[in-house]
Amino acid sequence: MSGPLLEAVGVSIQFGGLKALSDFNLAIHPGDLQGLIGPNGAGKTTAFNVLTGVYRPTQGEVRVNGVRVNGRLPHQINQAGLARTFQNIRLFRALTALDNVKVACRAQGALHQNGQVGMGAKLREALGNYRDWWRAMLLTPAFQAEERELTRQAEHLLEVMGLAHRRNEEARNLPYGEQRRLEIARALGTRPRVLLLDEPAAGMNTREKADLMVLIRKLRDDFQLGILVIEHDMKLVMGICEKITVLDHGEKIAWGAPAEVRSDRKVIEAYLGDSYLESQGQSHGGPA
Ligand SMILES: Nc1ncnc2c1ncn2[C@@H]1O[C@H](COP(=O)(O)OP(=O)(O)OP(=O)(O)O)[C@@H](O)[C@H]1O
Repeated sequence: MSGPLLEAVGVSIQFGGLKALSDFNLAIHPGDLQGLIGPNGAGKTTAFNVLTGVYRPTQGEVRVNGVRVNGRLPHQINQAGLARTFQNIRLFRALTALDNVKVACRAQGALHQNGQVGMGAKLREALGNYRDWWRAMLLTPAFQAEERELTRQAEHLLEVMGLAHRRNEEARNLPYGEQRRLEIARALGTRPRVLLLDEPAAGMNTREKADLMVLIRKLRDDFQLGILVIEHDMKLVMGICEKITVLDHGEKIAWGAPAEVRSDRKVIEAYLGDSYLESQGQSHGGPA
């Protein structure tokens, strides 16, 4: 039985007087599809930022494949197997869809070759960059073969994400829903074992959301990923996630299967509200 791919143990982070995340615990195993929900300002994106090395936790430990990664830089944590998308899309807007994904495939290849941690890493990286620059300038057969392989990988990911027809279009010209899918393709280009999706359905229409639900499950199955999704669309998150963590004011107020979470009184009061229950044809069962 393998351990978690990603783990947060007693993680807290404070900004001045504000505790944005308190004693946060999480474990993502291969094949997990989990959700992270809560009202605005609950600490969801902060949790992603701590997990991916954007913020260093004030307390606690983040582990990737059992290895403590507190203090590592985002690209080092990415190399360890964690990739993410952002609430506000962060594509290379002037690059084509293909090049957006190729950049990620190339970065990961280079990171694997060069190594990033330990003695001499910087020197190896510099030498590697110098060698790659000359190979690119001289268009050596090795460089051309590598280019073909990167293109093949990126084309495959575009196809998986239903974007093959956008191959040569600049990212900024894609419709919003496709930009979101392109961000996922780019994240996959770094060959992660865990994928963190920050509001992947934001701005999508009903049809696109339904397609995205199918796609996220397929990614989990085909790439054997662990996936953690932040999402405000309850139909999506309750529809695909097997387990859901609910945050409020930086604290975990509930964790469990969708059915448990949506009937939890604390979750209804802090987040879902009576209107959600009414839309589900239920009424608030709590005390008056
Ligand atoms: N760098 C920072 N400096 C100061 N405060 C921050 C910082 N990042 C987040 N916060 C604060 O931490 C709290 C949690 O913010 P966070 O963005 O994680 O919430 P969220 O649950 O993702 O909300 P939303 O659903 O609106 O995206 C908020 O009060 C926010 O203002």
